[in-house]
Amino acid sequence: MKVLLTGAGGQLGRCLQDRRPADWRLLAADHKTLDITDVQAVSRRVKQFQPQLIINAAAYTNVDQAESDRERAYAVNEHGARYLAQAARHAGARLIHISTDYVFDGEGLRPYVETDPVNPLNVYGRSKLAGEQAVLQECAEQPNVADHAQSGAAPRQPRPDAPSFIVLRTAWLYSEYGRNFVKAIVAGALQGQELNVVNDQIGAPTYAGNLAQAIIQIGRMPDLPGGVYHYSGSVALTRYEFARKVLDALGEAQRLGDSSEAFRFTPIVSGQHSVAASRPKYSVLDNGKIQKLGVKEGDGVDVCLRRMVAALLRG
Ligand SMILES: NC(=O)C1=CN([C@@H]2O[C@H](COP(=O)(O)OP(=O)(O)OC[C@H]3O[C@@H](n4cnc5c(N)ncnc54)[C@H](OP(=O)(O)O)[C@@H]3O)[C@@H](O)[C@H]2O)C=CC1
Ligand SMILES: Cc1cn([C@H]2C[C@H](O)[C@@H](COP(=O)(O)OP(=O)(O)O[C@H]3O[C@@H](C)C(=O)[C@@H](O)[C@H]3O)O2)c(=O)[nH]c1=O
Repeated sequence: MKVLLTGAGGQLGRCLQDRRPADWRLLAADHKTLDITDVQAVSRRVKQFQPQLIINAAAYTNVDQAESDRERAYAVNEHGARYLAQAARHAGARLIHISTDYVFDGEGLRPYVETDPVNPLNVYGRSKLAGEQAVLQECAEQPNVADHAQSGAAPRQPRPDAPSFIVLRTAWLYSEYGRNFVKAIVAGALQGQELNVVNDQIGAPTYAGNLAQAIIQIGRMPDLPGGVYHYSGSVALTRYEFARKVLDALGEAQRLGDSSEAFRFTPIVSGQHSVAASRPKYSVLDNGKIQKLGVKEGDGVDVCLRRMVAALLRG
């Protein structure tokens, strides 16, 4: 199968390349190779390569910076997503577009299902929601299928001739690659910093390698109906609880014993951590829809963290 991967230099992009199946002819395009905000470049590249599947892992992901860089965030997360969807439709390719738990406002009291109403709290979340709508619009029979992502209403029928477009929402990604929360905690701890970590944001940390495996599995399911799906880690934690697990893994790898004695880390509330963007207090995703279709969960958070921390320490 011919697969075009955008954002190949990011953490998900790198994890997908590491796990590339032998029967994929993969064109892994990083930001320099293919800028998804360049509509002509996107169209040209898709026409030339004629992929059967496009995976969009490219995004503007700096949540705080997006607050003051709105135009750029929308250029990548909304317009770039649309250009890829248009090119995919013209080429008859399937599209797996990655989105985020930050489309929700965090006021929910149970894990979010795909049809729950969205209401992002920050520019990043709003730009990602606009991207979801742009993608769904491209494979819709009616021009306003994007209502689905806005209102939680049932999606309209896809165009009869349209390939299926998947919007895959995930959350709190971590991996050996790129910039992420786990690497920030490990770096701070190794520098002997006192770590203050918010204890009032709950989410489901997702190892990007597990997500990559799930995407590969979805890539092998040509009959999977288009629409929104959730895939995340199965354990809900506060950021502080997550940091504790990271430090447990680090303490174990360094044979330091009890992490609460080996490292200085304190729970705080969001107001005490000065950042530009508001984050949802609760953004746990319900994975039931995709699990029922057989998509696997992957290794648990403790196993993934132990492996990842060991890899980070090896350099
Ligand atoms: N990280 C997380 O915690 C979460 C991420 N997601 C979503 O998952 C997906 C993958 O995220 P992740 O791998 O963590 O993100 P990264 O930031 O690690 O990777 C994104 C990649 O996109 C590239 N990129 C940015 N702008 C463009 C552009 N105009 N054209 C082409 N490439 C571009 C970046 O390149 P460069 O650095 O050179 O700009 C970077 O390599 C994204 O859709 C993200 O929104 C969802 C939930 C959680
Ligand atoms: C590193 C660190 C963060 N924090 C807080 C800041 C913030 O409120 C919260 C999250 O921090 P980060 O900035 O690392 O994570 P953030 O960039 O908000 O992560 C998000 O990224 C985007 C791309 C997504 O799509 C989301 O699913 C989510 O993973 O934790 C601490 O309290 N202490 C710390 O030492």
